[in-house]
Amino acid sequence: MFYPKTPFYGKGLQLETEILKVNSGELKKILPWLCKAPRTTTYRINTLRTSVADYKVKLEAKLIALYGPKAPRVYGLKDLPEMLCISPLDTTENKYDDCRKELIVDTSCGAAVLRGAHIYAPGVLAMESGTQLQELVNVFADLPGKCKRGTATRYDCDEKIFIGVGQVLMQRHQLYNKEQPVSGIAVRMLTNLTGVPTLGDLSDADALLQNLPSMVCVRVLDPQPGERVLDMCAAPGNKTTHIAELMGNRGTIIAMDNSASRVRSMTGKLVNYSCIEAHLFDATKAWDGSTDRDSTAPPFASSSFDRILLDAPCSGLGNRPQLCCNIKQSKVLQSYPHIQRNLLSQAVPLLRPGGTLVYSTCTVTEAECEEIVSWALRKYPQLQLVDAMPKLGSPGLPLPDLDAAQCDLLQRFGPSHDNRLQNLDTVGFFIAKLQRASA
Ligand SMILES: C[S@@+](CC[C@H](N)C(=O)[O-])C[C@H]1O[C@@H](n2cnc3c(N)ncnc32)[C@H](O)[C@@H]1O
Repeated sequence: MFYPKTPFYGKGLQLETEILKVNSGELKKILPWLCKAPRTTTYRINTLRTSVADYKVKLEAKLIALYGPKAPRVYGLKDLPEMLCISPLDTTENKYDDCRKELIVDTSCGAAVLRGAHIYAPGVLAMESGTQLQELVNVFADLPGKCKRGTATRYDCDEKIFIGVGQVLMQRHQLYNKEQPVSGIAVRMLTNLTGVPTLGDLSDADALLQNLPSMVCVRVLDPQPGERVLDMCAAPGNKTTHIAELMGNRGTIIAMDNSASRVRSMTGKLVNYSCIEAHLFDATKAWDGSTDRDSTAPPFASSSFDRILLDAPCSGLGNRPQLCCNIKQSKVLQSYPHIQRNLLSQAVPLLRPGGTLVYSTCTVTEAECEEIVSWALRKYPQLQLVDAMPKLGSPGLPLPDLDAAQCDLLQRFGPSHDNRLQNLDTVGFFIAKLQRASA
């Protein structure tokens, strides 16, 4: 059965060439890996509200209720004590059965299904006529994006991929009702191709479904109670709340983002975190150019922060599985380093001497990862790379002006990890930790 070997399949050769510029051997391996879903599920526990041990008991009970004696294992990792991992299920029984009807979903819904989600009504493109409630269906993702919403016949396409088996909870007349847009779960997934348990998203105030490198990133920042921290591109606030939890909700975190809708959705999540102040603000204007203004709202004066997280806007290519990449043009890919450099130029003066800056992206291109770091080191001699601990990713990729010792201080999450990850399968990500020289 068909499975993509590159997220640019068929039409993105120019983009591939763009990505494979310097370390082409390494990056070529990344493309098929990006198309596959990570098989480990990870939750971050809010240790301000509950203990990891208590949450583990609750999670295990849910898994046993679903899978009985075959329930997957829930376990922790020494370096990330607030994280719980759920191992994948055996996939040998997840067989395609030709006797079942087919259901087609779009690629973003398909990607979520491969990571353990159920299917929500808006994601269903095609359901064969006569499909009954409770009936089991073969679920496919439509890679070419050509299946018309509401299709009632079998979708004849060589590039649809089988992603799992689900049980129908909504019928055609409910799904494609023109008068009333539908929401809610349309198909409950029983199994998927990856073996990721089909729990849906259990996130609530006690725990958050979050990728492992995002947690590593905040641990690398190492925020301390009472400090003043800037999260420059904060929405939807998943790393911001982690920072607050590590600070024991003591100190000040300025969470900035320039998207009104994203700041609105972030604000709703912050009610129990008194140390976080959210601001709708363009972080490329975060520094006011002064040295002594005492400001409680952006823009801020030089040296205003002990630590800064720049979790930069990026091409997002590390978000696995990339069944079909949304970026279609080189100029879109090339636009990210420009904004990333702009944001870094604001972060450097805002950092106090001796302060820590973490730069991260959820992508894999050198241009947005190692090249940004090497640019920052050239432009700001007051910055130096320091070891990004805990170390669970691989070293960065070498560049002409980034030597092996410097690459070792970076963390890159990709397919060729050197067992630091202890076989945990996760998304693509990049982390650099920089320190400003003491005055
Ligand atoms: C990678 S996401 C941040 C994810 C967030 N740190 C988290 O873990 O939940 C990048 C964010 O940068 C924001 N952004 C893009 N340009 C920005 C700018 N000039 N100023 C502030 N935020 C910006 C986007 O709106 C987006 O929310």
